[in-house]
Amino acid sequence: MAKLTVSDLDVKDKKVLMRVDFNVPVKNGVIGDDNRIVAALPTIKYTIDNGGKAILFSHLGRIKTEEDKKELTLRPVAQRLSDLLGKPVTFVPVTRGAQLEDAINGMNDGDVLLFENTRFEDLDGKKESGNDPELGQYWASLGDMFVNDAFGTAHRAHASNVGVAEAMKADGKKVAAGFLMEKEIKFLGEAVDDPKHPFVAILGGAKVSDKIGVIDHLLDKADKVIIGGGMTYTFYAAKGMSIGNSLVEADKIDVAKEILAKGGDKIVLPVDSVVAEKFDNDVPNKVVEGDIPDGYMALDIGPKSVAEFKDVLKDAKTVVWNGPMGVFEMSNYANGTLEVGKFLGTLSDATTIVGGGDSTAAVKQLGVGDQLTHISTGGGASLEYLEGKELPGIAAISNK
Ligand SMILES: Nc1ncnc2c1ncn2[C@@H]1O[C@H](COP(=O)(O)OP(=O)(O)OP(=O)(O)O)[C@@H](O)[C@H]1O
Ligand SMILES: O=C(O)[C@H](O)COP(=O)(O)O
Ligand SMILES: [Mg+2]
Repeated sequence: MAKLTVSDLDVKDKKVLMRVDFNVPVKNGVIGDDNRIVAALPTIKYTIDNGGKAILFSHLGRIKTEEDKKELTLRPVAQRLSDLLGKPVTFVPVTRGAQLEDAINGMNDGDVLLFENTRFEDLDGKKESGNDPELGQYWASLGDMFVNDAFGTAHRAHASNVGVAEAMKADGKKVAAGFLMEKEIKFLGEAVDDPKHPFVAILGGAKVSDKIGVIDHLLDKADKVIIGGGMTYTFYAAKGMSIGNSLVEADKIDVAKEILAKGGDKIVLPVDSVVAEKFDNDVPNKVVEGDIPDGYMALDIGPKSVAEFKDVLKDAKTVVWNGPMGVFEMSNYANGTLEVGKFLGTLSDATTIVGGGDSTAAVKQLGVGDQLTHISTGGGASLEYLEGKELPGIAAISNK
């Protein structure tokens, strides 16, 4: 990669500022899924093993009121990080000021410090998420170099990623990517820039309007685009088929028509669906082919679609997947997602990449995560990357 990376830096005795994406699900102080913390370990370990002082920071959730600060403190994340590293992590419960500066000045080589949720600064006029220059400058003043390993945040231009980077560079200090950033860019970059063919993209889930732009972009790159999950029925509507009470985004039907016209037989739609009268696991369900009958909603792809998707996927050399094939959270509608996930796991010759919050949770919950090549830590970030957009967090890193 053309970007400077942490392995190009001499971190010994240095204060290494490190932006990570520790935006993990936390409820009542309990962390739901620590994938993003685990994914950041290689860069942290590299830094401390080479005698650097690791000064970490991240946002967590979205801070709109003073009250949000209670639930969205990074304190439990510091504890989990300490457990994972097997060494103490100093947690500093503020985002600026003497307490933070003293803690940093007291660090020894190889120490790890995490300071409080950068979005606490949003209560004071969106300073963090609005990339307030004074804030970026202040954080930059705390270190000798800056490593950005927060791929999941790369689509945001925050003071803590873009602002710090710009201020460091203006001071002649180095700005590098961490190993996670490097890995994400490698896997996603190869998938969009130079994919091994056949290249198959699978787009499912529920966010039709967010993701329809990705489908359009992927049509230029992929040999096949499989559409599943809740995404399907806007396309059914575009084809003039009945959709019953299935998920649909009426204002995207025209876009779906254009995509169908552009994509032709590149686009693979489900031929059957599991339908029920209610959005409920405990009501009777049945498989229907084609049109969804009145009074029913489609909640999973059916067995013929699974067989057809497997047939399309069997020779693939690159597969990118975002969005579950059905309402996998309910056991009666998890089969499509499970079957597609399991099948991807058997493609030993292919690069298989899954991104997205629910998609990642689905493959883990279904126990197929380990068989895939890469589980991206990026939700919005990986999609915007796949859309071909330049992400501000990446753009701000120095070139080699
Ligand atoms: N047929 C369907 N009808 C309604 N909802 C569906 C259907 N199929 C899948 N879903 C829902 O889609 C949701 C996931 O879609 P989503 O677009 O959020 O994917 P994601 O992987 O989380 O990506 P992102 O990180 O961008 O949110 C799940 O909660 C799932 O229940
Ligand atoms: O989870 C994410 O996609 C990133 O951490 C960015 O969070 P945000 O959507 O709240 O900006
Ligand atoms: Mg989601």
